[in-house]
Amino acid sequence: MDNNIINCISGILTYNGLESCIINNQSYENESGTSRGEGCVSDSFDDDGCSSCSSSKDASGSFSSKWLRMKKDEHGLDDWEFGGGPRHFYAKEKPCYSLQYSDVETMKEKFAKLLLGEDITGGRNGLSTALALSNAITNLAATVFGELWKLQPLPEERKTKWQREMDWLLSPANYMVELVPAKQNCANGRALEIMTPKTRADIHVNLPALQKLDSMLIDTLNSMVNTEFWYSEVGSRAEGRTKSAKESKRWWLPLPQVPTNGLSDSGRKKLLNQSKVVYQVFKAAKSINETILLEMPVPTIIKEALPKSGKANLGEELYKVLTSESNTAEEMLNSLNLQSEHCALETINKLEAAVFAWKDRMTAQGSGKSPVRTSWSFVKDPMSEFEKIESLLDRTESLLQKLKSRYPNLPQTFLDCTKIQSGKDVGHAILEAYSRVLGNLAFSILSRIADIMQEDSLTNPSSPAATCCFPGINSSGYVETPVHALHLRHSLIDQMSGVDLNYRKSDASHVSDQELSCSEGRTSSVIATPSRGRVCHECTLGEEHELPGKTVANSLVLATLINQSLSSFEDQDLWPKLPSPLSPATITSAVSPNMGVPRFTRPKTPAADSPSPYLYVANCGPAVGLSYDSIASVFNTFGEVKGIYAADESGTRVIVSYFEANSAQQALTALNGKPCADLDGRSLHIRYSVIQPNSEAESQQVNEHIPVSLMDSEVNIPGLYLVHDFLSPREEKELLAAVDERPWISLSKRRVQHYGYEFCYGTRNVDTKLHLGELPSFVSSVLERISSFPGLNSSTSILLDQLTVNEYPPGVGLSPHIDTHSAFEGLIFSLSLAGPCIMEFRRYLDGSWVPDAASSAYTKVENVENCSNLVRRSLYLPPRSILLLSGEARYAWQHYIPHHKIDMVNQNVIRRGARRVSFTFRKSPSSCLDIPKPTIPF
Ligand SMILES: O=C(O)CCC(=O)C(=O)O
Ligand SMILES: [Fe+2]
Repeated sequence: MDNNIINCISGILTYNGLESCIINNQSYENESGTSRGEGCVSDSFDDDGCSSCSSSKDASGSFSSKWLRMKKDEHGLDDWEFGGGPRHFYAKEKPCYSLQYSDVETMKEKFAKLLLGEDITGGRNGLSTALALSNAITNLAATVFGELWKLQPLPEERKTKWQREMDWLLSPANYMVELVPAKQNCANGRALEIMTPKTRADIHVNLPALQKLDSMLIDTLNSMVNTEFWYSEVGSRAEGRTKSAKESKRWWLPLPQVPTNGLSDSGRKKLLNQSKVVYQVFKAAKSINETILLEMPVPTIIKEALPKSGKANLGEELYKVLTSESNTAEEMLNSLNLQSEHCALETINKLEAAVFAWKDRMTAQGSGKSPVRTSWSFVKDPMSEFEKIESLLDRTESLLQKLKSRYPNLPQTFLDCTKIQSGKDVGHAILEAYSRVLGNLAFSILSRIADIMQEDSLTNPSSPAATCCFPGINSSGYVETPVHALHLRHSLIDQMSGVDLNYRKSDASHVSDQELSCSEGRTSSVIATPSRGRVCHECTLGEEHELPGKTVANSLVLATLINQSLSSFEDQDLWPKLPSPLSPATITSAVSPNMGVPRFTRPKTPAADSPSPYLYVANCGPAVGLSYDSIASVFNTFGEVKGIYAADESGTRVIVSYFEANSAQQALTALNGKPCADLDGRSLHIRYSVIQPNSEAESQQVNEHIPVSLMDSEVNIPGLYLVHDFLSPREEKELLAAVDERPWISLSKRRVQHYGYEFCYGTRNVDTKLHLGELPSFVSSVLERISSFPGLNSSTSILLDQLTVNEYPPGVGLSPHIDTHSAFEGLIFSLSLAGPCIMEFRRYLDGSWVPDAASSAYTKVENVENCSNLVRRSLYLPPRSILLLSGEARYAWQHYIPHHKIDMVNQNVIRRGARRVSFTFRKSPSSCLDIPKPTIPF
């Protein structure tokens, strides 16, 4: 019984939508007695033992029934307790078409079929409501717009069909609500907070927008009257230019014709203006579609079937392209050498699967469910692995973006197909299908405009369109047919059925749909349904390639149209409206010296995210084609932005700094992980950012443009000595093997081992009471060699009683510091093994180098750039070399290792090795003997 009620309510929601549509119409209301009665006795409802009539009268029924009653009562609105209840927010109160009795019959039939899930036997193979609605919208678009081979107003009848039936199909959205707390005044004068229904947010935001886009497209078609171009039914383009009409593969196409001298300037301008509007609609519809698809979950069965590793999803070749870091997205795309839209779609499928796998992994890591790695390894500590994935994600998304803009109207990707096929959310289904068909319709119109422009340029090679707007367009540009696109879809669905037997089972249930689409001959690009039922290659219309799918303008031609022709226009602020952008003064690029600009960094793990006014935004910046102005105007919609800074030199990451944390939070919630229409549809990856500790910030900052010395003499710092080849390669290998056998202590970015005395990073001191024992025997020969140097006596090595072994993964450095005076006296020796690094030194000219036992280990420096008396030096430390810091070098200069993966050494690019291991020998304060200063360099 309960199930019956539930089934019944879901049916009624839809049915009431229908009914209210009828009620809104005066002419229909006049005969409502009979017809509504007929509507109520729909067999399918009665079979469930629950008639829509009784439910709509049920006071405790759904919101829809309440709304229905409210609509019936002219004066009821003010008294209605749920003032913010569901409304016809999208439907025109009085539809601009009138309903005939036959319309009601059609409506009944459509809804019966819809509710039967297109299984007219009424058996168990019905589709979910969501998919049924999605298919119905797709089919309707196909019926109304067909292939849209001509730019001309839609016949009245088709226009009405579109408006009327879309109203029906959208009607369930009228009744979708979410409950939100709201204040209500009770009779006793007290205010109560109760949950009240409010239009579901995504519907509320997107549906009116889609309706606006819809009417813009219809208006554009309506405006195609008295045009300078016209169509001929035979292949005139072929005549005299390429092949004869008969020979032409496209001889059946209505071909655009333009006057002998081409279009007039005003005619061309008008067409370009129309294309500009349609392009905006295209972008907006696509963006809504992408946003909705992002909200839709990937079905579990697909999730499980996809390889868990990004690399496995990509395949070797694609992985290689993505990991060759020097490539831009454009170069990556070109190197893929894609021959067809089919290849492009396959590549997108792989990239999307990889993105899915990586994001899943990052989410799991963020929630602490599954660490990126289970066992620690030097190159892949959790942080560097995280960063690696993040950088791969950035690059993959850039490539995806490039691919999608080069092939703007590909069929759905594999993942999107699976989402639509298995989606249960009716709201998502409606929004996705509506935005998809509008996007496809806009694309078809753009294609037709491109056809005319092409004809114009062929007719009049000196036309501005030919010379500046459409270079490279020729009739050989027509290569792709929608039939191919349908094949692609088919093969995708086949792939999907490979992993989901349930889908295969439902094959039969699509037959009617397939028949419908074939019998109606709709193979147009407006059909972008993921339903296998839409695949028409089994139709009896002849050979697949000769199907009346005909041709659409090659995507490349269209991309040219969009990118070159339309780029000359300023983007109209059609959708959505934005507040005025920030003044340039608030925008700063950190690539240029940032005087006094705070340094921000990404938090170490997503789990460490805590709200702040600062956002770290990845996949965003000039290097991915987003200007600071456009970034500012988007972020400014969530609150006042204090500044926008480049997060690093990559040009693909920015820091957005708000005055208030609340604004940052809203921006993060609204923009993170979703394609942003106003930022070229890019998906931003946003985290809260933290102000970088000065020392770390400075170490990243001060590396630029300091010549790197190879010899200690060039560095010119008293007390600093560097000896190359202090060890042989064999000794180096043995030392590395020795430490690798011993346990490492993991710090956040590097690993360490301590011998002699433990060094405590918290206090930056050694615990002299905690003697770990003598230095290990594997360093005996090193100590011996140190003491044998001229100028040092044998006691030196004996007094060196503390050893710290540091292991740095690539890109990890060390913050500027002076080793704590009290902890380590005298000399510091640092041996470099395995990989090279740059060590930098800095000091203040006005400071004395004389050791000051009281000074702190870490000298804080504010505004390094402003400090004119700061001196910096840089020294290359090759593997097997040893560095001695003594005297001024030891006490007056901070030393640090920049966090670089690649260093420039005298115009040579030096890549840090897989790791650098350093052995730093010091003397602990437990020994009261001081080590004599060396008199000569050893
Ligand atoms: O890794 C190095 O070479 C330097 C290490 C260092 O400066 C230190 O541990 O204080
Ligand atoms: Fe140090």
